[in-house]
This record gives sequence, structure tokens and C-alpha cells, in this order.
Amino acid sequence: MARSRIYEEICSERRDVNTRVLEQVVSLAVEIAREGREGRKIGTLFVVGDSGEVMRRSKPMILDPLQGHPDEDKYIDDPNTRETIKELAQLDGAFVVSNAGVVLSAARYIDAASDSLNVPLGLGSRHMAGASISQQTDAVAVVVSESSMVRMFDDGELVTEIVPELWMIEGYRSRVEGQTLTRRDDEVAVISRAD
Ligand SMILES: Nc1ncnc2c1ncn2[C@@H]1O[C@H](COP(=O)(O)OP(=O)(O)OP(=O)(O)O)[C@@H](O)[C@H]1O
Repeated sequence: MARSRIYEEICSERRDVNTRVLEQVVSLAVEIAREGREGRKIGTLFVVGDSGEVMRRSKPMILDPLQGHPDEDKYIDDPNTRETIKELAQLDGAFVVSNAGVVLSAARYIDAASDSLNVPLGLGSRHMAGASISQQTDAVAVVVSESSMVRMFDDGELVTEIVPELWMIEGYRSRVEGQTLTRRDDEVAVISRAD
């Protein structure tokens, strides 16, 4: 599937991370939101950029399935890597992706509680973890909700929501605060903060 031009636009607005890598993560997140796994909806979390800090502020929940594989086998744009990630997305926890595009670690618990977060009500602990780590580091968090929405957090705030199927936008109440801008193409709708 051709990558949406809208992804390019929303990702280039995130200054601290590699735009190209973020785009690849967003497109994979949307695929996971659409496809689920074996008929089930899947939720997961990607933390992109500032990976040294992110690794320091997280810990493994199980033995890391990606450990021991060389970096060249773990690039986010590699079709085998993408299939592997879709499989591993069924596990609890987060993926850590470096600015170079290497998926360094899977199934990590993000240990980054913050009390000064401004996360919209109704979002649970996965979203909180994404918001916190994006506040405490220069990383951007991409959350796939089991409800199929994909949400991007930067500097502790929800900056973008991606609606992976156009029919879902009817009646959807966005959680992005303040003035918003909605863009859509043939496949997705994207709601972003307007600033
Ligand atoms: N600190 C954390 N670090 C990594 N993963 C986490 C963390 N907290 C929760 N999760 C993951 O999020 C999953 C779902 O938690 P919860 O339902 O509270 O989140 P949520 O934000 O409501 O997400 P969803 O919209 O998908 O339901 C957990 O099973 C776990 O895999």
C-alpha cells in the first residue's frame, strides 16, 4: 500500500526525531490497528528516538525477543522486521525504535510516571506511558489503541490522532485539545493540533 502523504506531513512536524523513521512507524501502527492479529484487535506502543534515554527509563517485561539479533535484521523498513513486529505486538509492553530506524527492544515496561501530564480523560495506562516518556525524553510515542485509533504524543501531549478507517470518523469525538486540523485521503483521516 502506498504510504499516505499525510504521514509525511504529520511526521515532519516532530522536530526531535527522524521523520522518515517516524513515518514508517506510523504506517506500521496503522496496519496493526486495521489488521489486528488472528481476528483480534491489538493495542501496542512504539517509542521513537532518543533511544538511550528511553532504554534507561524502561525495563524488560519478559526476555527480549529482539535481543541478540544484529541491527541489520531489525530495520523498521524491512518487510521481515515488520511482520515480526506485528507478531510481537500481541505481547504486553512497548517497542523502542532508534532514530536510525532499528527496533532495539520489544515488550518493555515504560517506567516514566509523571504527575504533571495533560492527557485527555478516558485514555488508559498505555496512553499515559506514551505521554510520559514523550515528556521526559526527546522521543515521540505512537500508541495503537485496542479501539483501533493511533495516537501520537510529543512533549507529553496528544498531538495527532489517526483514524485508520474513514467510516470511523463519522461521529468520532476527537481527543486532541484546542484548535484542530483534519486531513484525509482515500484511506485515513488525521486530526492534529492546529498550532
Ligand atoms: N507503563 C507501561 N509500559 C508499557 N506498556 C504498558 C504500560 N502500561 C500499560 N501498558 C500496556 O497497555 C496495555 C493496556 O492497558 P490499558 O487498557 O490501561 O491502556 P489503554 O491506554 O486504555 O489502551 P487501549 O486503548 O489499547 O485499551 C497493558 O496490557 C500493557 O500491555
